[in-house]
Amino acid sequence: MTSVGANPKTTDWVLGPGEEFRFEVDFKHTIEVKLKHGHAEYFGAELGREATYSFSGENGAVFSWEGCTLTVVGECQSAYKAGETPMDTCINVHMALQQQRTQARKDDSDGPRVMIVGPDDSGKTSLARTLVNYAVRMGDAPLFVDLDPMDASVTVPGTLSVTPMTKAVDIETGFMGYAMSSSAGPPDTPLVWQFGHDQPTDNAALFKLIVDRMAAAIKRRMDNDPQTTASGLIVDTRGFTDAAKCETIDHAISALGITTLLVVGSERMYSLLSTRSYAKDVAVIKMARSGGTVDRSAIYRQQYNSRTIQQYFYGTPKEPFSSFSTVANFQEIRILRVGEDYIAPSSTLPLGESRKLTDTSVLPMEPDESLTHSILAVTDAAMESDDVAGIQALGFVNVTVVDMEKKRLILISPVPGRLPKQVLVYGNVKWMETL
Ligand SMILES: Nc1ncnc2c1ncn2[C@@H]1O[C@H](COP(=O)(O)OP(=O)(O)OP(=O)(O)O)[C@@H](O)[C@H]1O
Repeated sequence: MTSVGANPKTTDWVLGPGEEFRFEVDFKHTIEVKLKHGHAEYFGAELGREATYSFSGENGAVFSWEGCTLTVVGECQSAYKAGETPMDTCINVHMALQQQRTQARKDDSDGPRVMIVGPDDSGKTSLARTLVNYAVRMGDAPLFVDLDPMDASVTVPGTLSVTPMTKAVDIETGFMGYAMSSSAGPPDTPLVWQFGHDQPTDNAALFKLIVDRMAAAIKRRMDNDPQTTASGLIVDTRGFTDAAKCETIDHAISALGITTLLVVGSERMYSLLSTRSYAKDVAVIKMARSGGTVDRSAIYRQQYNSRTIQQYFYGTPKEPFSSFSTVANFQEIRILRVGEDYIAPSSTLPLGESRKLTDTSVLPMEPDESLTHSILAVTDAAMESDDVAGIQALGFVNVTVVDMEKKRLILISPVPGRLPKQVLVYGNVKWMETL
């Protein structure tokens, strides 16, 4: 992370009750925020008094229910105070969910299963984060289900995940920092699946298969854990507005047993979803989009995702670690790919021919230079097995070199030693280290 620089600008921001300090800081700058007086929170997580929080490449808001004074050191691209926020609706929704959790504990029944939908950049992830943090602050432990592969919060992009939330999301490093924190061992480590695409509709069959596997994993967890059962789920989704793209949402609502659907920032989507057949069993609630949410450019998203992958392999600024380089000979590994958009490498087919597959069919890939910079999922599938569609990922490696002469890959991995497992699943995410 960059530093605030020499002679940085220092500003005190005095927030009245119900106001928030909104900021945008690009990837070249860093700001430091300190709470001087009062109480404040960052997407539902309480700021500690006199602790310093650093932000770079971030758009965010520090909110205060009772008023506070913040000291901000460094240069923001945009910084202002706002009095109009959707936090009253947010706390009302949280209180209603909390009542359902209390009731679930009394009746030994299921707690609320909440899904958040809305257009791109409408504030879905921020709302999910706030609701998770409020639940955790009340002593609950919901599962955070991330169905947004393009903006995967917990691990590398292209994945879907389920994370047990037992403490607040880290203010500076978000869900990623939470999942990677050295204190987050089993049973709190996230379950992750390699999807390999940005949009659920890029391979709807695979997406649905993974959601079904997630639902089964959630059931197994809840069968053995009454606290999680009563706390329920908070599900974040990929942005959409097109009714045709509802199909994967409809399926997830049914597979995950969603009881509450929060529709953020779209009247049209709210009215569309309210008429769905499940609407009689699901509470569909309209939420206003916060005036603070920022429409992120493609370049910003690219930089953001690149940093996320960088953090997967090298840790966060708070908890940095080293990655390890390892060699995998072609004969020791199998690389498989799931899905119909696969075009087999030309070396394996007659000139000009490509192979079309069904969406969840699996095909081995012959390693060639096109694999360079790919992120591959490490799985525990047996070497001879092709059964990897919708398989869980144990972790990820990055292909730094494809050595066709020596017939080997050079990989980086956050875990030392040779690859523990040999079956790797390809996704369309690429990353090149720039340090
Ligand atoms: N109140 C706020 N003030 C300032 N920035 C905010 C506020 N709420 C959200 N943001 C920022 O706006 C951007 C979009 O918000 P968020 O990621 O929650 O939207 P989303 O709907 O989940 O996006 P996606 O399209 O990726 O699903 C993020 O950079 C987030 O940090």
